[in-house]
Amino acid sequence: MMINSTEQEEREYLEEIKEKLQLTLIRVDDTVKQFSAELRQNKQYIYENQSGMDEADMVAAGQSINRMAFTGESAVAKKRKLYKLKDSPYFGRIDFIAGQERSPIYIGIYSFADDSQRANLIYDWRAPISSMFYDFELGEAWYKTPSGTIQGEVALKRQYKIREGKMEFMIENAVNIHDDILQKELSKSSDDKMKNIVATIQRDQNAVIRNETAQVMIIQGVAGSGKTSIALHRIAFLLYRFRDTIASKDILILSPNKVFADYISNVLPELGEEHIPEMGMDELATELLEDKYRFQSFFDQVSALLEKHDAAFIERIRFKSTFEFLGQLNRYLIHVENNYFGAAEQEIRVAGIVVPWPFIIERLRAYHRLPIFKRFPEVVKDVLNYVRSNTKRKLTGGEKAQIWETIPRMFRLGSAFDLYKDFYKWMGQEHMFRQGPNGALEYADVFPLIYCKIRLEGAKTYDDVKHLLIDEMQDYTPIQYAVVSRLFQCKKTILGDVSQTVNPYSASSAEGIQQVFPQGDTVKLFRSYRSTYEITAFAQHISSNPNVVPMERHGQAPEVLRYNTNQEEAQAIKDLIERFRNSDRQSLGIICKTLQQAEDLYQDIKGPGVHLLTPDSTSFSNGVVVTTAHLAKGLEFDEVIIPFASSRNYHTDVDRSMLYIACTRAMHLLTLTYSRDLTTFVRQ
Ligand SMILES: Nc1ncnc2c1ncn2[C@@H]1O[C@H](COP(=O)(O)OP(=O)(O)OP(=O)(O)O)[C@@H](O)[C@H]1O
Repeated sequence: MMINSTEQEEREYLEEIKEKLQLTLIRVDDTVKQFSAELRQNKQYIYENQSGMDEADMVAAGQSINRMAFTGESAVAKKRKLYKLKDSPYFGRIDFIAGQERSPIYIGIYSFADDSQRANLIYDWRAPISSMFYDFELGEAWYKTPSGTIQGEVALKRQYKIREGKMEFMIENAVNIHDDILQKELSKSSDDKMKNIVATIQRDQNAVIRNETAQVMIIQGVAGSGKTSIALHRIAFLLYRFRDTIASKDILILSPNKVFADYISNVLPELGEEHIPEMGMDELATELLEDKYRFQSFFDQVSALLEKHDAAFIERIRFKSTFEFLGQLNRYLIHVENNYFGAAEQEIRVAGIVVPWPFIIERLRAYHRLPIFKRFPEVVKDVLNYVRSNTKRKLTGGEKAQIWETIPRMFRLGSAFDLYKDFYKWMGQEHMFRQGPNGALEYADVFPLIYCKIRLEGAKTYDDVKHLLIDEMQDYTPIQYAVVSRLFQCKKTILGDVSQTVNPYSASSAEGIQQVFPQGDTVKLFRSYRSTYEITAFAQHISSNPNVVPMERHGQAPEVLRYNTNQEEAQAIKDLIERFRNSDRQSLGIICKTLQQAEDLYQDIKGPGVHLLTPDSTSFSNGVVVTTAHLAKGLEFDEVIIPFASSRNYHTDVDRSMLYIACTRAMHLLTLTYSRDLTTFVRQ
């Protein structure tokens, strides 16, 4: 039997559900009030009776308060979810027939059950049964549960747009989710944070989100294909599916910068999950090097490349970004193992006996699984035993100290830094290692040095992290992945787009990353959702990828505007900002090549509602944002202006990458301005 078949019935049903939500809300509200009253009373009681309580009483009282606060907190969280549901209880419905029974499955952002009837009224989009909403049209269908596959038939499929408790529209049996509703969703203007996409997740995206088995999932997706969205929904899914073993705090996002972290910070809370810890690669490096070395940041490296074409600098970066380099370093470390112990092959004379060299080297080799420096204490212990059993007496403090000192000295190098420098000597490539004027390391040396340090001293591992998410994977080199794979043994989701590298001299492709994680599953996404057909086509001329499938969403063709002088151009940009202000678009990104250009332009055009985004910014705001392509990575704007698109400004490979990234940030409108000659990367 089919319930709620007509639109009228659906509308009435919506009212019914809202009422039930309201009732539950009142109940939860009472609980919250009751808890806070009890909590207050309890605290008061402790306060008043402190002197009469012994330690055990205090502990017990404290625990009971904690328990209550915890229950109170979860009631507050529940309330928050109920409010959200009241606003928009569900977005989809399928009727599933299994055997004789036909069940309507309403799907929403969270689940909601009617306690009195013990029935699930709304299913969480992550529930096993909800997967059919994304995976099937009408007809035969199935879903997997932990206890097996359930077969049946989807007899009805509906989508709803419910906002502020009102049904705006309802669509029946849409052939495919990406039709009408998706088009509507995509044509909306963006606000300042990334949004959830649960109502319109596409089939290929759903497969990635719900993959439970991959140890390492590598997602290569073209600009705007929803990689970041998918990765966040995947996290939400894993938190739901494995809620007994993984909590939000067990996940780590390695993100390119704070602004990006802020930009995506909304999605998981919107999906009812807590905020996820995040960290930048540079931060990780500082932590691993224990703050002992100064180094250039990734941003500085890219800025240096944009400012000046320095062939030797580029060669050093290129050299250190290959698999060959990682291979060389590994070969060098084997060489070190074989040749750097006991240069003089000396025996130890102590306590009247001789500890022979073959014994010592055999012990050193026996611990080859340990980092080099960690082997020494083990070997010392073995030598102490050897001496003891040969002298049959206790050793004096001086004798012991002699052994403790001698063993580490048998290794030729004293620190990771020495080791790393010696590597270049060993290769006969000493010119490939350069330090900055104040001794700062180049960015390209940071992770190789960390790798040496790990092999020499070991490193703390991040065992408390149970899932690692790495965004912008193309910006990390094989050696960075080698370090990451040693530190994080957990499951990983790694995503990016090789065409969007900010440093073409050190970009990694999915295939390259797969080499570091042979157990990884690679998924490729080609459909681009962000930009209009016209913008995607325009960006394709700058950096072509024949596999991109643009959305059939049309808009104005990008404009390329020429001016005679810089002054004219600056004035034109001001006019364009004015045009934006008079439009209904919410966000405008003015994306420059370098930070200097962004800062200078900002001085020219600054005013209320105009923000400058720098590497030090920590939050992303709506309105007009002036920034660089590097910092705009991962973000999107309704409208984008790219100033100074001249041939003087954009001519190297790095410039081309920047221009591509900048163009692909635009959702609805793109304008390039230049004075004198247009860059050859743009075809008019
Ligand atoms: N299934 C979908 N339904 C609705 N919107 C979607 C869907 N998939 C992606 N989008 C939208 O497309 C835009 C791009 O998504 P996202 O930023 O996740 O892509 P990306 O691949 O990480 O992009 P880039 O690499 O270019 O930064 C976002 O506005 C997102 O909301």
